[in-house]
Amino acid sequence: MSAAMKLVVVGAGGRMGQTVLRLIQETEGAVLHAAVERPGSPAIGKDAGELAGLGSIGVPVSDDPLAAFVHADGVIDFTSPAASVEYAGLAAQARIVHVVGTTGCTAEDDAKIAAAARHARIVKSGNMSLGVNLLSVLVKQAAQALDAAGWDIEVLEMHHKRKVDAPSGTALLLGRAAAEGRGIDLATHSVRVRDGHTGPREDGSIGFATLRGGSVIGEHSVLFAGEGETITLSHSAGDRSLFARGALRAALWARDKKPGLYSMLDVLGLSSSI
Ligand SMILES: NC(=O)C1=CN([C@@H]2O[C@H](COP(=O)(O)OP(=O)(O)OC[C@H]3O[C@@H](n4cnc5c(N)ncnc54)[C@H](OP(=O)(O)O)[C@@H]3O)[C@@H](O)[C@H]2O)C=CC1
Ligand SMILES: O=C(O)C1=N[C@H](C(=O)O)C[C@H](O)C1
Repeated sequence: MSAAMKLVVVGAGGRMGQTVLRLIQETEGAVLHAAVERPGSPAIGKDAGELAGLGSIGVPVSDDPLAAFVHADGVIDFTSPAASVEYAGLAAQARIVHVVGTTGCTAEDDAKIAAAARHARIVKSGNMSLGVNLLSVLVKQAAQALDAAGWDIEVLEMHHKRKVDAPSGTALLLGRAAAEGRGIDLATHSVRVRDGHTGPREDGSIGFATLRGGSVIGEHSVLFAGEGETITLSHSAGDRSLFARGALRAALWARDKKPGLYSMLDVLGLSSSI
């Protein structure tokens, strides 16, 4: 049996970072190696267990990712696009696994992360849950089956008021699945904002609507609106631990894989269904 996978949690003080810290303690085959926050964070020097409400576990939060990565097997990263790009480069140097849950990355960020995947095993997804990834398979199938002239696709999401990017990574993932089902490019067919005299809806476009408020963890619906009937495919997240569980599953899965850029569909064995 192989030794437990030594994991670094970056963004350890964040909502997801703390959730991952808690989940690692109950995950067989994984052990917390280090916890990292941005330089200047008030979390630096605090015990990671205390930060996550677990009591002391003897791992102080550090601002030195290089030192943290050097003897680690993997990194779990729910931070910011700039931080994730930096961590992908460091994971490549250290030849380790990098699980990226961060959303809001630009095409340029994604290209840098893809370049780092020449040496690191990177799993990146806008949503680490089994439910959303299965939903994306269903969305692709529905989009394939329903004619663009008769069925309009709209992606609706709601999140807590502290979320900083829109549309959510999940909404974009679901939009991409719909676009793949239709055999079109999402970038040239998406309508991300509507305001004022918009004119009628263009056939074949994929619309996005974003709601923010309160403590909502993550609500996503893909609506297929036809003449006189609407089909709605939805996912509701009740707890952040479902994302953390998916991220840990991804790290353990990637451990014996070749360097490359993988998705949660690969991890969950759903990539052939999409
Ligand atoms: N793929 C998925 O399944 C999910 C993805 N997400 C995504 O994960 C990201 C984080 O979400 P959430 O936890 O809610 O956000 P938070 O703001 O609560 O957490 C982010 C943490 O990262 C820290 N951070 C920022 N820069 C660095 C750095 N350079 N090094 C180390 N830590 C850093 C922040 O510190 P500070 O606050 O001090 O700046 C903060 O503690 C978002 O992009 C979100 O959309 C969230 C849930 C699920
Ligand atoms: O910021 C969040 O909270 C979440 N972000 C991800 C996203 O952008 O889709 C995943 C999840 O919905 C929670």
